[in-house]
Amino acid sequence: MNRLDLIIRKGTVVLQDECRQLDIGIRNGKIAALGENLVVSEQTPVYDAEGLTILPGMIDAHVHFNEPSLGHWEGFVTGSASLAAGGCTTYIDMPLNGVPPTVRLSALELKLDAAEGQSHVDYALWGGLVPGNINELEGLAQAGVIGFKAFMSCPGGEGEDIFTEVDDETLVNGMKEIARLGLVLALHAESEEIVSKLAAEAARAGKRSALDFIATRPIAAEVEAVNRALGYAKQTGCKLHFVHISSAEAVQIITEAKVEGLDVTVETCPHYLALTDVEVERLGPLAKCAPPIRTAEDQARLWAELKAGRFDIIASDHSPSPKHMKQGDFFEAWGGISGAQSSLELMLHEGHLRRGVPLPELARMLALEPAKRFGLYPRKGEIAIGADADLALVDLAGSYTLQESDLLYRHKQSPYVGKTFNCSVKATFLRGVKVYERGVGVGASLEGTWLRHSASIGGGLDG
Ligand SMILES: NC(=O)NC(NC(N)=O)C(=O)[O-]
Ligand SMILES: [Zn+2]
Ligand SMILES: [Zn+2]
Repeated sequence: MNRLDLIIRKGTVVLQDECRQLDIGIRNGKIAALGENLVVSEQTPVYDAEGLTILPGMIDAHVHFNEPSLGHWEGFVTGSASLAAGGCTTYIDMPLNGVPPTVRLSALELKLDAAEGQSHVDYALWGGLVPGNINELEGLAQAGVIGFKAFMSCPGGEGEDIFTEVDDETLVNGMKEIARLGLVLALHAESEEIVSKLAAEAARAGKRSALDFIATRPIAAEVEAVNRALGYAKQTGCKLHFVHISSAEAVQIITEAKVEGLDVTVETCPHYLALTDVEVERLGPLAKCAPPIRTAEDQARLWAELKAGRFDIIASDHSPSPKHMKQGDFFEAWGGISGAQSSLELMLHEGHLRRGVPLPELARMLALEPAKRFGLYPRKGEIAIGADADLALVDLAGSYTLQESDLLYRHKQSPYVGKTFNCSVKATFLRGVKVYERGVGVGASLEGTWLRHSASIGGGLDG
């Protein structure tokens, strides 16, 4: 056998359909061998993973790292460090909350400059669709964004050059153009009409609590937006990806559209599966996000959809801010949850250990489907010969209670501080290099590279 650079020995490897105790042989950053008792020369370094479970590194398709300009909210170095510590090896950065937003080529260049040499793990980038930028989309696609994101409700944020929601005309025309480019449109689906009306009513009535906020963004607002977008997708042939879906109702509508043949995928986030409105009341603005976290019954129905295999992708929607913006009046506070470091552990704890979701099924939503949907497959997304050796080594008996000091975010806040996880990420490998080890921390080198989507038309990944 050819020389190997590293063998990861005797871990329980999560494959597409089963888990098996295997050795993983790595050469030049790729998985070169998978087998029982791989034979190696005495010089080959060995990492003993006996007792550990090895998943493909998570691909977090939804993070907001806020650079350029708002690196004091979160940045590539700190955000990617938290991901490495959470078993994530690739992320896709959203086009908003940095200034300027990634809605034109010059902004993409600033984003790329901010990211270069600053990431612990690999990354790809979203472009944005906003009113007035349809003629920018082709340039962004050719430059290598993996798709476009649009908001159907107001994204929030203050300042001149910020991301804004689409009107229906922009949405339809944008979909036509994105269909032509062969990319996916990711949608934040909440009806602005419904939520702004309810928010104005709440304000008039002096309603300011967490539960009041949740009531201004009902499931009906999500359902209306999803239905409308699906109608436009039918009309334009645009591929859609619904981000952070919070209700079983919306999942059911999207599932029907899939059955009808629409090219549509659906994502949810760990916070909708791990938290309820009761906890939002207790945690306050720390747990504020849109769409909001809902009732225990809504959450149970979301789990039922997940167990039925109806979600394609699980992503963090890590959207942090400085601490002072996550305090005080619930309606005024920043909407967005800081949770990226805990995504994989939350899904293992809440999904696998507590609810029996099989590990290959979790790996499908956390790595395989995002890789396939956004042009990263087969280089990324599964543990297979020829793929990048991107691996999350987890201890499914490694119970610990999350402390603020464990967090690697720029701002050490998370709604999960104090939560006991019955599992923990022990080590993370990016292209065969250990970028995180529990108890040691993240490595000093910043080896994450940009995964440039190669040409719009036809798809696929460069390099
Ligand atoms: N401006 C934001 O980052 N918004 C995000 N905020 C949430 N989800 O509360 C999002 O993705 O909608
Ligand atoms: Zn959103
Ligand atoms: Zn988001």
